[in-house]
Amino acid sequence: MIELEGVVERITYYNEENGFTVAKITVKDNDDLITAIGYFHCLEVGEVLKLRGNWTIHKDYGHQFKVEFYETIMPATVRGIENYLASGVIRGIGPTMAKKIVKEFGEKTLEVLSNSPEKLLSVPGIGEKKLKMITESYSQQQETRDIMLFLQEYGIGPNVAVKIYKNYKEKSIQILKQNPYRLADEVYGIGFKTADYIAQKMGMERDSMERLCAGLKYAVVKAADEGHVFMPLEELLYKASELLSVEKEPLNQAFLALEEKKDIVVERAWGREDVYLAAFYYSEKAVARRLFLLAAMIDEPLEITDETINEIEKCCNIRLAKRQREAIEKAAQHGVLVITGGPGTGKTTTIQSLLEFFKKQELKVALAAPTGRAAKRMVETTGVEAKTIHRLLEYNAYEQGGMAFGKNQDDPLDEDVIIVDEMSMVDIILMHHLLSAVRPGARLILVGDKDQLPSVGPGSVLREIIESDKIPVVVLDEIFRQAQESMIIVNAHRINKGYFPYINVKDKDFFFEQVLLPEDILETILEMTKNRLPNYGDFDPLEDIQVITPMKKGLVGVANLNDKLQFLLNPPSRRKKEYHYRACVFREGDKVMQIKNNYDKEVFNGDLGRIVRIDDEDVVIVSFADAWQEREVAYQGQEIEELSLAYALSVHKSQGSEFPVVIMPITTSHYVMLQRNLLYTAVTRAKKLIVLVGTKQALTIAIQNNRSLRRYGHLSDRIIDEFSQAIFRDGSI
Ligand SMILES: Nc1ncnc2c1ncn2[C@@H]1O[C@H](COP(=O)(O)OP(=O)(O)OP(=O)(O)O)[C@@H](O)[C@H]1O
Repeated sequence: MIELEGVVERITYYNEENGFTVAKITVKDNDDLITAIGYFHCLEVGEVLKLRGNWTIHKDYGHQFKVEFYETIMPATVRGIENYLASGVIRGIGPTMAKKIVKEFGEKTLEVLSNSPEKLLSVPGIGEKKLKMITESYSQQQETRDIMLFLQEYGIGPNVAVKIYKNYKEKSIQILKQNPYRLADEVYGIGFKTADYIAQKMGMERDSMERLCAGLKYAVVKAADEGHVFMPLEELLYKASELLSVEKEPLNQAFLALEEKKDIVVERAWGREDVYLAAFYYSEKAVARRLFLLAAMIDEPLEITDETINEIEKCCNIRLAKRQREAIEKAAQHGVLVITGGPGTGKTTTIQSLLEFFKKQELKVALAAPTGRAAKRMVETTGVEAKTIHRLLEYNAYEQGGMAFGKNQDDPLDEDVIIVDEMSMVDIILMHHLLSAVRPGARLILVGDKDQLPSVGPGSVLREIIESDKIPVVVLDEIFRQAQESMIIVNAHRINKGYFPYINVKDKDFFFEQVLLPEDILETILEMTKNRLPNYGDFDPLEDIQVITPMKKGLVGVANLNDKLQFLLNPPSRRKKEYHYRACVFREGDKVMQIKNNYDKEVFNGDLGRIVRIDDEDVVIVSFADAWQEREVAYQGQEIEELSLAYALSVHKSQGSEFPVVIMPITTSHYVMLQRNLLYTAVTRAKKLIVLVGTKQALTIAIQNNRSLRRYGHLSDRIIDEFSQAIFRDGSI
């Protein structure tokens, strides 16, 4: 085996799932960068590595160094130190500051940081506050070195080491030796796979109880990530035995241990054994129970006459359709009501009429939606304040990613009526929190389109409530004349019913461009975004046009489209500052999306923004516009992981948002993604124009494929049970 030492200059490729990395590295005595490939845990630019491995020749890429073992070492050269500091590992230091510091102290930089950090005050831009931040962060880095060294013996990189250290401090090594699987449970950002990797390297037995328990739990968590509220026991054992490469027999024992610890709940009902993560089980039960209570414990039904309806119609300047009228009557009578319908069927208009009705009754109404963008649209269409559900419930964030809500059973919302829009995006946990905060006697009105993609989180809440047949539902199915003008709306309904859309009708808004090969589809999309559509309808490529794609990978997947669109619409320039993070480049002017909820910064999964500037200290400032204001949010160092480029979005990420123009590739090169509800969801995101680029064959397959994966959940059964038990108890409800 050959040993090399070098500095990471660039990360060309990084696979988040398995850590496979392609990196460019400068090595001693070699002017050219070498390409190193191998499995790394979160490599950073600037890290100095000792690599062991062998040279290979790739047919397209030529010489590559295949890394078998690696170790991170502290840099010794001026350039190495600068790169190391510039990588963002130390809070308060980014590339610009790194340059300034190294210019001042050269090779002695790390020594100064360790022994006489006050000297940093001589560097322009470092004051007392910043010095404190830097010294704290650097000494934390030093403290983590022991554990890092320990971990590196097992091939684990510094990024993971820092997370472990933050959690366990000086107990880190001890805990790792006892049971590395605790990491999966207790350290935010470390999953079973990493813990298993560490454990295996440390020589832990494959069939140790710790491993089996952690693996089983991981299989349940994975099922939840795929949208299931539970997993049938047999299926779970099968999956876990595959994952862990062990027989099912020893898993049974681990399973009982987990059940005893109350990490999971096994429900033996409906003639089967189903396994839940405890939180999902209790949430699902509570949702059914509270829906029943709200339905049963309504305050007095409100009186509604023809005159009331007339007045509403007058105020809203509209003649209500039969179903809309029915929605108002049912809202007056019942504690819980579902209003569902596709695009253009009058949901928003019904909400407006309901607002008018409740205003006349002098009842206090809260409007809410699961995402910031959906709430913003509610404000725009109703002219009334609307909040995200999180904000309505006064969330509080905890460090480890947990949360608590200020509004709950003990301190419920004081509104008399809660109207929630975009209900298809609400998962079982959020529904549980919402229902806990609605006081018995108040009214809950759930509005949404049951045919949209289900929530990202587990459960099919809206669909299952409707399927229970116990909660009153009004289905709006009339497409109003005004909406019929739009081919987008007409075709969305056709697609939903399994019919081929009307395409390329003159002067309409639904276009299909036949292009066969993925490389040509890509070219067409780029050309349309940059030139054709802006010329056609005066659309701004950044503000108005949104590329949405069903694929993550491949030529027309999210990653590649973002790469190409960024280069096309916001190319590199000396005037625009950049921030490099792993294989990503963020540039001033970029369109970005927040990809996880951040309660501290009050930005949420799905919020879209623009990078307005990157300051001298490499803080990336993003401007987000919500319903009320434009807000600037700062991202520093690794926080940037919460952002992704948003020139192209996956269909899932586009849920709940609307855009003037949508362009979507549709190709048979990714068969599995050709699904009716994906297409339907993407099409309904467009307001003025949609262009599908691909083949009619792919479009046909998508329309015909209605076998979207059924999510495991028992909400519907539980609601039915709640209602029938109530009848059983006292003869009536
Ligand atoms: N009773 C009605 N009579 C005539 N037009 C109506 C009526 N109700 C709604 N409309 C019109 O139909 C169109 C669609 O209505 P609305 O926006 O309320 O539907 P929606 O279901 O919320 O649609 P989307 O989901 O696409 O936002 C609007 O132009 C609205 O003015």
